Amino acid sequence: DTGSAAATPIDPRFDIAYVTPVTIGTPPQTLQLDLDTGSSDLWVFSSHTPASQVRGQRIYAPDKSTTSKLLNGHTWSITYGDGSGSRGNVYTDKFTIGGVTVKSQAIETAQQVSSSFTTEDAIDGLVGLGFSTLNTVSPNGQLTFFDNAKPNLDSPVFTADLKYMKPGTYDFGFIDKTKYTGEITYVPVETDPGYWTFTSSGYGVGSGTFSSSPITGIADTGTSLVYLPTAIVTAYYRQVQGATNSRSYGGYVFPCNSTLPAFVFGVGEAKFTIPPSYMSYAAVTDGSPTCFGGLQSSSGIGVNIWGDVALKAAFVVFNGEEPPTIGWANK
Ligand SMILES: N[C@H]1[C@H](O)[C@@H](Sc2ccccc2)[C@@H]2OC[C@H]1O2
Repeated sequence: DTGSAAATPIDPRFDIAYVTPVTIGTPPQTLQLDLDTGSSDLWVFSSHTPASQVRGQRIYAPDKSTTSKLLNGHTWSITYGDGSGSRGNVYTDKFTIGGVTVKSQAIETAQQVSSSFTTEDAIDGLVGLGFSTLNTVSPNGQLTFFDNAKPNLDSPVFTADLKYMKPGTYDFGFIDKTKYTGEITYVPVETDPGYWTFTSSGYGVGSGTFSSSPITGIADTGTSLVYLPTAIVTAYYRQVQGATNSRSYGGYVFPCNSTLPAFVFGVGEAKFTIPPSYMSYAAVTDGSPTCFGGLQSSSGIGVNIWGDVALKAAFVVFNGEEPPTIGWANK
């Protein structure tokens, strides 16, 4: 098998998240899900989600699918890094992304979602693409779509080609040579506790010198920004006129008309440049002259996160061979 599906920004103003069309059940029910390498539960808004918590999202109704089966006595409950969360029960059903089908995928139906999911009407749920060890279903943990699909994929990989303020693609089972330039640099992945954890070889601010220093972090398609150690973040914003670390806005902000340097990060011998446009993430509120930075400190999180602001500057291969590796290429 091989397949491709679009990754479309959910907001035309800034890349807060990307959604991908999927079909569930028989006849197929189409939902727009957020493919998330930073978690490992596949959960959806459903006919079990209280109406008060549903605001425009599409839902999966297992009772309308002839191939759905309740996974008796199984429940799930997840809390994300940003404090959002959801919980519910579990079915299995036919699940397809971009033409790649898993006949019996664990579909976690939400019986409760937190407010940030209710208010995000463009996201109908998540597809966890982290390692299955992170799956929260109890008493028996379930496999991710990628782990279920892997044996039937031409190659045990998926790739992310996310783009700045326009649709990109997720490919499954193959590496599309037309999507990148030069060579793909592969580095080892630490699979404990279950994220795509890798070590970057260093960073540089604008045209400044490159600092070769290991930066271990996770590649997370479900996180909008890049979160790195404070020393790196302060070195970056020192080069931005009027930048301050705002307690009220919860991070580094600066005048939207400030000149921003690019941010360079290394993977092995390769270098990736996040252009200034990606580093100015969004106005703090619509029309404000104050902008929020695409690079923020990881000091409050406990892990460094290479989120969409970094991922969209590259073509990224999530290689599920044993042992797993992650590949980065320019594009
Ligand atoms: N891996 C990420 C995950 O996909 C999102 S869940 C999410 C929450 C609200 C809106 C959209 C998505 C959350 O932020 C960072 C980390 O947890």
